Amino acid sequence: METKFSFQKGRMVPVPSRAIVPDRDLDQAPALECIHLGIDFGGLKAVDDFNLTIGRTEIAGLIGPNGAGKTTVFNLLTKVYEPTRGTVLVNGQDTHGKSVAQVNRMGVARTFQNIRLFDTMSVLDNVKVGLHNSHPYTALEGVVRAPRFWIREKEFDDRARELLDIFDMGKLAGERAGSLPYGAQRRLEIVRALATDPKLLLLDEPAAGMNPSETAELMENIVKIRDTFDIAIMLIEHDMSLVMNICEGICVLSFGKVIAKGTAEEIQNNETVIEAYLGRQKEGSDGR
Ligand SMILES: Nc1ncnc2c1ncn2[C@@H]1O[C@H](COP(=O)(O)OP(=O)(O)OP(=O)(O)O)[C@@H](O)[C@H]1O
Repeated sequence: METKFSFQKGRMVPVPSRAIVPDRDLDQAPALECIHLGIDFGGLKAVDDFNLTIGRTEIAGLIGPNGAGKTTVFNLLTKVYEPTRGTVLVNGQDTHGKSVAQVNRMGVARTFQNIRLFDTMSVLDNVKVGLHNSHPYTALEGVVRAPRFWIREKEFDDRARELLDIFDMGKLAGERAGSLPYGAQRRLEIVRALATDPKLLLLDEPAAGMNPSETAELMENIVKIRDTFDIAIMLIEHDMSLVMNICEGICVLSFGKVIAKGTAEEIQNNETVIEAYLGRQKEGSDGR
């Protein structure tokens, strides 16, 4: 089925580092800057000399064949892995030495290739986990359950319902997360990530397992998230209709190295990319 979704992308313009960002983001520090980032696993340079700049409200794509290093980049940005070399700046701030939780509080949130919800908890409580991450209680508040604790619990409840409503999921608040259909679980993961109040949202294969109409709805939701929260979004995706439709800047990885960066049009016409990735995609169904 053809997706009918389309939206107006920003004009991509160069910044002093020669990266390109949407022109509307020029007056703000980029959401993300990776400078000569790399990680080795034994003798394998899983990611090497990775340079990327993402504008404050850009929707960016990270694509490449299986094993190219895409998820490893997300693991580096979220401090699951400590880089072997290079620098990551989030909103202009160096993430060197920060923990997973600290980088989350600096504004980086993610979803995973394989859904990682708390299956036995309610939909509402899954979202509240995200809120608690970004607004932790002091040990004393948690233990004595002071009045402030209950006031904040009520605030978290209200905020979690507000966030669920954005995706029309308010009515599912009391359901067990594990009982939701697949597409709704994927949406819930995104809502939970949004609850941590990110400035940069990383989505790892958000359309995996979705049919074309679910993918079209997801595209609208990604654009809606960007517009509602005014944040940057970077996604890893094998579904090229999604990437080419909504990503403003696209970065292509192959064997851990960036082989091309540019707009959808530039990437689709790039000979190296066609040879390393897109050409193979045309032959197969989804490039795997
Ligand atoms: N913890 C690790 N230890 C050793 N090697 C690893 C580790 N994590 C990733 N790798 C290797 O790094 C390379 C890149 O893997 P990565 O999962 O980042 O690729 P990918 O582009 O996300 O692939 P896919 O599209 O299949 O998800 C692979 O060769 C992988 O085996």
